[in-house]
Amino acid sequence: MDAQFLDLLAQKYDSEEKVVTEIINLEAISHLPKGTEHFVSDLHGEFQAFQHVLRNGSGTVKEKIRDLFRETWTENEINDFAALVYYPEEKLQLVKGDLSNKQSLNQWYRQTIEHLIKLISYASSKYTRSKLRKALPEQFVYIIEELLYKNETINKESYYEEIYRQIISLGQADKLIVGLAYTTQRLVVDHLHVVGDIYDRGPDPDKIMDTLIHHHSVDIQWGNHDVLWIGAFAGSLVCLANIIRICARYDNLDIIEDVYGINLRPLLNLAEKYYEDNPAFRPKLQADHTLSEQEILQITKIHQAIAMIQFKLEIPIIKRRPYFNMSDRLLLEKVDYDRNEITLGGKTYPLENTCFATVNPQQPEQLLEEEQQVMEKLLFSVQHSEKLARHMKFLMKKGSLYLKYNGNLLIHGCIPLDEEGNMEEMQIEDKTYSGRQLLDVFESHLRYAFAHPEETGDLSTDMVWYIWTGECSSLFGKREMTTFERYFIKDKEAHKERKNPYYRLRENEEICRNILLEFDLDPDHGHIINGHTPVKEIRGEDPIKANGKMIVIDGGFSKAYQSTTGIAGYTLLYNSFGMQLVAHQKFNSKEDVLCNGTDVLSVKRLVDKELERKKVRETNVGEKLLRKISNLKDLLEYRYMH
Ligand SMILES: O=P(O)(O)OC[C@H]1O[C@](O)(COP(=O)(O)O)[C@@H](O)[C@@H]1O
Ligand SMILES: [Mn+2]
Repeated sequence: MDAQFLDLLAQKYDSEEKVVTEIINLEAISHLPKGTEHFVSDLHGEFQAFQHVLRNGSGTVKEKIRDLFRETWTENEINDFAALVYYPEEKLQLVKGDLSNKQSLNQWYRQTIEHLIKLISYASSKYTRSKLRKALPEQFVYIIEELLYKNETINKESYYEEIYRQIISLGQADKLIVGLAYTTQRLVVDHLHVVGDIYDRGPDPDKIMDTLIHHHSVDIQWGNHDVLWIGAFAGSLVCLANIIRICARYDNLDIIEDVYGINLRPLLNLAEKYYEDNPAFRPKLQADHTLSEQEILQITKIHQAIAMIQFKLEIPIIKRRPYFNMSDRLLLEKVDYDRNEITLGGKTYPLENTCFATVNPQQPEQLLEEEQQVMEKLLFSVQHSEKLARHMKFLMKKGSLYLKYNGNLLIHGCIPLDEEGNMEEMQIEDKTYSGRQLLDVFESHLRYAFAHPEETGDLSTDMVWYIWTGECSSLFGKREMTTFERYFIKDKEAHKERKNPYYRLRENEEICRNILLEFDLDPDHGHIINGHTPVKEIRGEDPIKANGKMIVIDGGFSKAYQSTTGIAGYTLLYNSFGMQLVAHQKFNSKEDVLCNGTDVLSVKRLVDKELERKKVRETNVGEKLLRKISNLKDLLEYRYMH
């Protein structure tokens, strides 16, 4: 070990006792059972449903309550207490409404605090005291620790009773209960993985981002929709056109205007000038959002204006990057403007609901001066939105294209494969890449583009768009995105998006083992954890594939997909005993949980069972601990043992 490094380490551990204490501490921690990992994906702006899954730890909170109180409580009492742990502020209000008499309220406080302390003590049994302390509400640490580590041998009954009495009479019960509830939520899940697609379709991706920013331990594997937002912020005009188009299509322009403060006025002016009503561009209305005819018309016009800008902007990129292999997608060039039809793959289709008022058939890629200006203003506004900057920086800091974690491979979309199951090759400039190397190249371009928002037409910025929609992208996983066809061609045949062979081949264990090997993971123990494609349980599709090597957890938080999946999302739990897949039923509302105790039923399926309880030392975190222990042992020898 390098003497200089050890000297530096000795500054922190400046006595033999300190070194020894730390070694003992770390060794002990490394023998504790591993913490619970929680995997979610495809949140698509559904903040309420996400909150619920997060707060109930995919059923873990209720499981712990059951373990403790099943003998003495009814199902109703269990549900009631669970609702308090999930939504303490709201539940407190309800309870206070029910218990108007002060004495019964105080009695309820007294019991509830005791129950919560019991629950915390149980939920933290696999953590060190120091870790638990960090999870406690700061202002009450001392009191809670007194109650937690109650010394049963000495008769301190009146001492503990006095603590309860004082908390209540000093008006601190509500605050303490809220704090304890959040501590419980935090303890049941040690680490959260978001396997992509926070943005688009649903109404509140920004609130999800804020929740993640405040989460104690999280990582993100970018989804194709997240990358689209990163691309817009990084200066890609075509990504920017896409995010606005999708927001218009799903009646979510509030996110752009009100949440991120981006001025849509110039775009609206342009839209009013060139576009009329058009059935193909009317927004899909959000359930609880009522719009006037006038507003619907405005959105319909904006939707057309931005879609046409998008189609134009795609052309020069496809032309300057021949290795993107997207010449099939030069759609505005393929349109026969006189006959109003298009020929694709040898077949001619009539076009309907067209809105080509700003297109010059001789030069369809050309933006009108006004369109150009609108895009410049939008980009300026996007890149100067303080809130968007905060959210995008967080996505970059905690995110990556894929992640190797505790032996598993986490990836939103796919590992591009050819028909035979080999890693699919892509040429970029004059080099060819595949497999892990290709993903690493994608990621380095994305990071470069983000670090250089002033460069807008460079390869890295174009590459971010490619990751959204290109045939070899590990996030898109399809051969083409038929947005144009879905707007303008009636024949559904033209709407088909062919999937990468990966989606067929991932049923095969050998293929999955090969992929794990490609990422230097142990195929006997690792799994691939995927989001992106809704599992159609309704049609008998199984989310657990390839003899358990492949787990697909997109069950559709997104309301738009619930009718095809038949459920409202999967999540995955990985604790020291193994992995469990949880299927969630449709989440109605927080109010429903609070008043009726209905909780999204969680059907668990065992994916894997550890033969022996897995310990911290066998995890990513454990690896770091063991390295630190080894350094400290070197220090001990070098400095203190003579
Ligand atoms: O119907 P919409 O919302 O326009 O979305 C359809 C598009 O979304 C995609 O499915 C990609 O989004 P997902 O990652 O959510 O699947 C494209 O393949 C498809 O063209
Ligand atoms: Mn996706």
